[in-house]
Amino acid sequence: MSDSFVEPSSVLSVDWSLHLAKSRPLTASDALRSDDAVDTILQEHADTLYRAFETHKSVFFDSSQTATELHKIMLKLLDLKGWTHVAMPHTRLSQSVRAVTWCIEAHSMLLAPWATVQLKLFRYGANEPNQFAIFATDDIPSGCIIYELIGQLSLDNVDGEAKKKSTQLSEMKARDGTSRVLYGPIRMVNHACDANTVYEELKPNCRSTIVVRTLRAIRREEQITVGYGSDFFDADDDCLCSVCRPDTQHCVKSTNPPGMRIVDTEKKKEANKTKNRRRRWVRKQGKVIGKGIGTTKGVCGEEEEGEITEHNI
Ligand SMILES: C[S@@+](CC[C@H](N)C(=O)[O-])C[C@H]1O[C@@H](n2cnc3c(N)ncnc32)[C@H](O)[C@@H]1O
Repeated sequence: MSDSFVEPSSVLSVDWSLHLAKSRPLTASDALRSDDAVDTILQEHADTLYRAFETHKSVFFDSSQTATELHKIMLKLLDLKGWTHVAMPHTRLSQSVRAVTWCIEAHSMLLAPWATVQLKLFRYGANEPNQFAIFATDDIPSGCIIYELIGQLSLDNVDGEAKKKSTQLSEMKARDGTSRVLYGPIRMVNHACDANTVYEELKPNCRSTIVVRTLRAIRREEQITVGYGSDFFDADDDCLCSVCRPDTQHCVKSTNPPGMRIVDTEKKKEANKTKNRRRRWVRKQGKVIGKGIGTTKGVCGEEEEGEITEHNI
């Protein structure tokens, strides 16, 4: 574990995930639709994620007015210096647009260059299909929350039709035993029988918002995994994790996060500077607020809202 570790995710994402956590959960069909839209874009346009959104927006959005709103968001997200959360006037947006907007914001956090974790293309074996997986970009100590891996549970039960249309498993058992859709970057985390993280609700009053907490120290480049529970992988033959299939050679296909391959060296330098500035800032804050970093304490509390922004770093 590196001595200098600060939880980079807490810089940007305490504020950002707070905003996301407070957003009202969406319906299952809207959530599935938006997540599938994000998946399609991630798959097909890995190198230019945000420009791809721009190109494809008409497919997902019903009115030109909404498309214009989205355009503005995408422009903001494209500007590396503007990777703060985008406060959308949610009340003016339709449910489905709100769903996609939520996903864009959440994935932006995951794809930001300074994120603690990274989205990669992955295969369980040479003959297995490509899929997504999440990997650590830095050593992460035990007991840390990874805010980038945020997700929400839909408001309602999964509709059979909606579920059939969904490309990926993203169903979770709710407390009342019904199943609902889990959407957002957290659903890119694969299952393992020796999982290194666990699902965690941000706080009781943000019950539908889930992140993951590390169960042990995680090394840089290690895959982040979570235990899905016996509803999904009760038989060993379903599970391709390294415990169930120790001889299978996993392939990590891409070393750069889709959508954030910065080829422009000036931009890359600028991104690194921002990342370092954020780290220094967090370290400084760490001395002042101490244990606040890496705990859920106050995450949903009003007192912390809006304290961390791009502009006051
Ligand atoms: C919530 S998604 C996880 C992200 C997924 N890899 C993707 O590309 O979207 C769950 C799906 O990932 C795959 N998966 C996750 N963990 C797995 C495991 N241990 N063994 C086999 N497949 C797994 C299965 O296809 C499962 O339906």
